[in-house]
Amino acid sequence: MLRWLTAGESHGPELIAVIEGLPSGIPVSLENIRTDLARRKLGYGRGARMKFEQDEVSISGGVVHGFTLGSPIAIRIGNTEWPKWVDVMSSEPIENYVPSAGRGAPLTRPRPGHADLVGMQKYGFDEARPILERASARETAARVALGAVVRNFLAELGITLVSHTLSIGPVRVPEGSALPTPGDVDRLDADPLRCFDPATSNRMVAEVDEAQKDGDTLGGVVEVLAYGLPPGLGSHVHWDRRLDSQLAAALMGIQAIKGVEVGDGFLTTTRRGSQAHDELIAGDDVISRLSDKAGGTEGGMSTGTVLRVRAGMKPIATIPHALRTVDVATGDAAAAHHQRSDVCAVPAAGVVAEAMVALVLANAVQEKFGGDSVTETKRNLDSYLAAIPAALRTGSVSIDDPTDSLA
Ligand SMILES: Cc1cc2nc3c(=O)[nH]c(=O)nc-3n(C[C@H](O)[C@H](O)[C@H](O)COP(=O)(O)O)c2cc1C
Ligand SMILES: C=C(O[C@@H]1CC(C(=O)O)=C[C@@H](OP(=O)(O)O)[C@H]1O)C(=O)O
Repeated sequence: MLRWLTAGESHGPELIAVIEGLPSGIPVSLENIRTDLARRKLGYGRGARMKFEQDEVSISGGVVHGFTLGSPIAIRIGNTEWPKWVDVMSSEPIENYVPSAGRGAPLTRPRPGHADLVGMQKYGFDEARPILERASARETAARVALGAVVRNFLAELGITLVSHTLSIGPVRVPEGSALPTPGDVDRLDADPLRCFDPATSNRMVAEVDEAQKDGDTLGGVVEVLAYGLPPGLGSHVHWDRRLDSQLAAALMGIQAIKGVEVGDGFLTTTRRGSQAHDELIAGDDVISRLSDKAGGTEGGMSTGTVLRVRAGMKPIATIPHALRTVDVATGDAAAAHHQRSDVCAVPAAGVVAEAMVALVLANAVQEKFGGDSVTETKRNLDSYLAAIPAALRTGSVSIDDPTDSLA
């Protein structure tokens, strides 16, 4: 089983990520991690902070000369803006600490749509700073760093991932559009909204511009695809062992994600049963599926076809055209606190979603195949696949029209 944790506040000195349970022999480099962290900062509509704040990555344990040892891996992501925040965020008791520039006014105007107010009630604070610092999606940098490591593990087993943006606000990729493959990552990352359809991407850019002009924000939907999975990750035998339930929990665990679909998701509910499922046909040597509406899972297990999951992100809650709130220091009506914010962070959420899906898949792989070295994991995977009786083997996916699912 993989265990992983992140720690650190948005304006703290650093984020820390630790993962335990990966085998030895996974190639890992700072370059891999930096590449994914840079991808998370891309995207049209992100705020100024993405430009001036730099991630300073180092590996504190678990990797030597470019390969994992099998021991816990610890990654540190230093924040270059820290010197400006020491007065506000120092861990020193206040009596030991003399601020040089002042600690700033308390944030007593909680922002609707954020953890601010309920966090103050629950954790016993009279201002929002101690809540918003950890609720902030800055923390997703730590998850993406872990994602970079587990993706290398999955790649060793032939499993690769890609994500793309399906919609921004009301602008949506048309039905029937082609799905990207992992070979399209560079093209996707070069697109302003990580959208695979250039015409739709142009309309998305215009939508973001409009929202920004109006002092407003946008959400959207991202899709993650995982290629090369073996059949049988996850299990039908218990709710929490279902691969789809683990994927849904992981994606819902990203800040601002409010809905998850597996395969055709809610669209499936509008179809008759005869049109809703992936029929099986006998091929030359193997069984093939005629479509991939289920999105790569049946009965809570990977089918061996392309895994396809979506996450819907609500619009950014810190809105320049500030929402109404109450100043909890006075009880008076007020405008919510706003300093700056992203107009749209959907492309970044796609990169975070890739990391979360990779973490779930790596955990499922380790549960099924185990192994203390990558070589052992590979051997176990190969012998499992070889042991599937000829009559039960499924071939490479034979999807009639994979995109008829893009509702
Ligand atoms: C990559 C990413 C970037 C985000 N950037 C912002 C932002 O700049 N401003 C903001 O108000 N919310 C931003 N959010 C969303 C908030 O963190 C989120 O809305 C907040 O935690 C409350 O959502 P929740 O109720 O789902 O936790 C971002 C989320 C993600 C995934
Ligand atoms: C720093 C990141 O995202 C931040 C997530 C975030 C939020 O409220 O979630 C709000 C913004 O920060 P600030 O309020 O300081 O401008 C984003 O920039 C990041 O993703 O690295």
